Amino acid sequence: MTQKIAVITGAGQGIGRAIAKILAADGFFVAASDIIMAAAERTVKEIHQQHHHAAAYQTNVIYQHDLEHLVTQVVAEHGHIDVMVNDAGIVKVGPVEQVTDRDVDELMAVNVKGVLFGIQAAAKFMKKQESGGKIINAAGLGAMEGMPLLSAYSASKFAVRGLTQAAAKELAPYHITVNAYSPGVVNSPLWDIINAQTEKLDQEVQQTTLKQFKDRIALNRIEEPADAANLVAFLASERANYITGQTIVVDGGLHMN
Ligand SMILES: NC(=O)c1ccc[n+]([C@@H]2O[C@H](COP(=O)([O-])OP(=O)(O)OC[C@H]3O[C@@H](n4cnc5c(N)ncnc54)[C@H](O)[C@@H]3O)[C@@H](O)[C@H]2O)c1
Repeated sequence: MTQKIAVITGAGQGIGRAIAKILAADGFFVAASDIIMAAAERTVKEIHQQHHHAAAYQTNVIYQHDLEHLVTQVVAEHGHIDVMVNDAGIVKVGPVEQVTDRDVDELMAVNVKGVLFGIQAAAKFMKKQESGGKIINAAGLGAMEGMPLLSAYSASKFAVRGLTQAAAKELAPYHITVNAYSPGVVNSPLWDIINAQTEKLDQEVQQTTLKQFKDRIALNRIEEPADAANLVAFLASERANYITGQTIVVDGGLHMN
C-alpha cells in the first residue's frame, strides 16, 4: 500500500507539532513545514526518534508562492498529497480601539491568506487525484464567539470558517473534504502570549474577561496540543469521509454548540 502524505504548516511547535507527531504515528509521511526551519527540523527529529517518517520544509504561509512551492515539492517527491493541514496562526491581544492597521494586516496575512493559499495549493493537486483529499484548517474559540481583547484575531478565525465552508462546497465534487478544528485554551506558546499580555492589560485597564474563558472549561483542565491533534487525526482518516464544511469544536466543553 502507498504511504499517505500529509503536509502541515506551523508544525514547528504547539498544536502543529502535535498534529505532525500523531499523523506520523498513524502511518502518514509528514511534510512538517514552518516559517522557522529549525523548529520544523526539531519536530522531524522527534518523529524520526519514534521511527516514523517525516521531512522538514521552510514555508512562510503569507506568500502564495511559498505554499505552492511546498506542495509542488512534496508531490514531486512522493507523487501525491492526501492531507493538507493549515495550522500556522498568530495572535494579537489588545482593546478593540487600539487595534492597528498593521495588526489587522498581519493577522489576516497569516490566519486568513495562509489558510486560503494552503487550500489552493493542495486543491490543485487533489483535484487531479481519483482519491481526492482532505483539507483541515485551524479555527479556534475565536471562530465560534468573539473574544474580548482578541477582536481582529476573532475576525480572522471567523474568516477561516467561511473559507472552510465555501471551499467544502466547491471541492466536494472532487472527493475533497474541507473541515476546521476549533481548539479552546491550549497549553501552547500561543496561549502563553495571550496570557502574558492579558495579565498586563488587566492591571492597566481592568477590563478583560479573557482569563474567565479558562474558568468556563466544563472538563476543568487546560487543553493539551494532543487533544486538538487527535481530532485532526480523525478528520484526516477515512472514518471522516462523510464530514465536510464543518468547524468542529475540541475544547473540553468551553463553547457548546
Ligand atoms: N493555543 C491556543 O489556545 C489556540 C486556540 C485556538 C486556536 N488556535 C490556533 O491553532 C493554531 C496553532 O496554534 P498554536 O497554539 O500551536 O500556536 P504556536 O504559536 O504555538 O505555533 C504556531 C506555529 O506557526 C508558525 N508560524 C507562525 N507564523 C507563520 C507563518 N507566517 N508561516 C509559517 N508558519 C508560521 C510558528 O513558527 C509556530 O511554529 C493557530 O492557527 C491558532 O490560532 C490556538
